Amino acid sequence: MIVSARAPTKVTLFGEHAVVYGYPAIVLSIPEYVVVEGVRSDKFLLRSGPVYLNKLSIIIGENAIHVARDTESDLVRYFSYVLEAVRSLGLNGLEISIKSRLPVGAGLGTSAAVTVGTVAVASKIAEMNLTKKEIAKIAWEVEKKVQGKASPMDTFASALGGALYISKAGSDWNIRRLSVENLPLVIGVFRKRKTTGELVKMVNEKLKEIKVIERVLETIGEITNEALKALENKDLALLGELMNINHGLLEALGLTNKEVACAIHSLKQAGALGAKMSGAGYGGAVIALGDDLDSLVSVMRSCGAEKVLKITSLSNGVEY
Ligand SMILES: Nc1ncnc2c1ncn2[C@@H]1O[C@H](COP(=O)(O)OP(=O)(O)OP(=O)(O)O)[C@@H](O)[C@H]1O
Ligand SMILES: C[C@@](O)(CCO)CC(=O)[O-]
Repeated sequence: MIVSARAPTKVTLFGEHAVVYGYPAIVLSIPEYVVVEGVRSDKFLLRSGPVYLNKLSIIIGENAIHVARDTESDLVRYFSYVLEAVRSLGLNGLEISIKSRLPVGAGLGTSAAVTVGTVAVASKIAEMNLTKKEIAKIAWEVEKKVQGKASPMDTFASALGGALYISKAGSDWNIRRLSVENLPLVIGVFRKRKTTGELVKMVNEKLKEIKVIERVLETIGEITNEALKALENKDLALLGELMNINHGLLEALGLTNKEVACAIHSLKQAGALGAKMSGAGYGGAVIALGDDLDSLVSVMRSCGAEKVLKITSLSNGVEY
């Protein structure tokens, strides 16, 4: 019997990177899904495609695989979220298939969605009957193992759905559901040039070397808390301003590239109330808030976005 799960992706409205160090973040789970299917088996078989691994120069299409060089270890690294998720549930075998329409490393928490979907499917096959929260916790452990450092933001957003305010008190993380309606957002997906693991490591190195970085992360946390009030008061103008400021600090951390910087500039010129990168950066997702969504969509396209989404509703989390 085939067991399947649909795990949603996400955008970070405020607080990426700072959340890794315990500062708060606001995340929206979006109805753009990764589909995972699994069948009980005594051996391990993984199918994923079509998928384009630009960094490894591998194209896995429906009918052919093109490999530019010997990349076995790179492939294992690529599938490490899936492999670690299956391993963490203690299964000896599984036939698993991952279907995603998103460009690899879309900056939309695809790695978290792949992990949450795999945990949901594998746990059902192992007859574990897990809640969404339990799936989120296991998936977060997997992300920490694979990436070295990870906040619970992406995995909880994918598992639980909706709009979430993630904060830390002492050693405990709190995940609070927010009521967010009619937030007019456009998402542009640009080619991501580095993995989340690499970018989290880069910020961590800067934090160790440059004293003021701690203040930058702390300020991002303060912006997130102001944004929470703006969201509650439905003050979109203030929310947009705060997105712009948050983006400025992410730029200061060295997390943007030419395409993203160009998109942010053009979106503001086209009348966006606010625009920022979303996710780990260096390409990936850009989000813009505004009234005239169609003009923001064309700006994203003209700046080279591979995919553009208008967000009119949020997802309800993993379906399994
Ligand atoms: N179809 C897939 N099958 C297996 N693994 C995948 C698939 N799509 C993505 N992944 C895994 O997710 C990784 C990309 O995730 P990465 O953390 O770099 O970006 P992201 O999660 O989209 O971005 P962000 O963390 O910025 O939100 C890939 O390197 C791979 O390990
Ligand atoms: C960069 C980061 O803050 C978000 C990646 O989507 C990493 C994390 O929260 O684990």
